[in-house]
Amino acid sequence: MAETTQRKREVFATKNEFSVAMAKYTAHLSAKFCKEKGIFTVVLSGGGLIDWLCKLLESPYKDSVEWSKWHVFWVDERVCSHEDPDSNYKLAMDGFISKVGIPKENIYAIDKQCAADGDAERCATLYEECLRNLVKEKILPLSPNGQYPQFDLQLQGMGPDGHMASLFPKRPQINETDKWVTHITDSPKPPPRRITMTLPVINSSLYNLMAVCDDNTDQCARSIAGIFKNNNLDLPAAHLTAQVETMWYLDKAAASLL
Ligand SMILES: O=C1O[C@H](COP(=O)(O)O)[C@@H](O)[C@H](O)[C@H]1O
Repeated sequence: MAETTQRKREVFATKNEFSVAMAKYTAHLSAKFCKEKGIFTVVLSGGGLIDWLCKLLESPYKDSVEWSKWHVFWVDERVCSHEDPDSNYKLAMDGFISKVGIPKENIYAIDKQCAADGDAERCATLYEECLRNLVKEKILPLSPNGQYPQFDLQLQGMGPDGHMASLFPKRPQINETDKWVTHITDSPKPPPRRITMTLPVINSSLYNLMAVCDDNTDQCARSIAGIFKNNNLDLPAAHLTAQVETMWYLDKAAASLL
């Protein structure tokens, strides 16, 4: 898929400024889409992201965001029980979703039984079916090329190795274009069994916000430099684009080699 938007980036001096900016960005788009079409479709990842969304749980956002109009999805998920500490669903439910008024029926987790059974391939098939049904119900539109579902906003993080969602370096999933959701059973980062939206689906989103904080290991900073200075396409996150805006929020450490 061709690049559709230029990467933009902002660097934040403190964790507080970083989280405030994430909340502002998300709340602004929530208000825009709720006004324009009555719903807001948001895709979450796991990892540090949920913690960085903490300011949305505070004033003025907690009471002003139209949570009842949100529809929530996961860009990737670990294939394990919904109660497992590894579950991205559990992470988001405990740290964010349970604290705001998003209707239960608007929360699209991977199939509970199939996840508990550890069947990654079936979980991916069922999640794609779920998305296809939502297209039929007109909750999700298709991208202009008619091939992929189009979300309003994806909020993601990047792993130190440059992975995004569960698209890892040197793994074939990054090249998948037929499916909307695929699976991996040998993820280099545990747990090994996961599902992930495919790159063309990720890049069909109207807005993509990639949030990266480096936990003092320098590894994220090296990957960020690889992406912004060398456009190193061996790093899956270097392929990130969007239909309207591709925004990168970095903390000082993540931006330290730019
Ligand atoms: O394993 C995963 O890692 C990425 C990055 O996580 P972070 O802890 O480095 O922020 C995350 O975006 C993805 O959803 C998750 O499954």
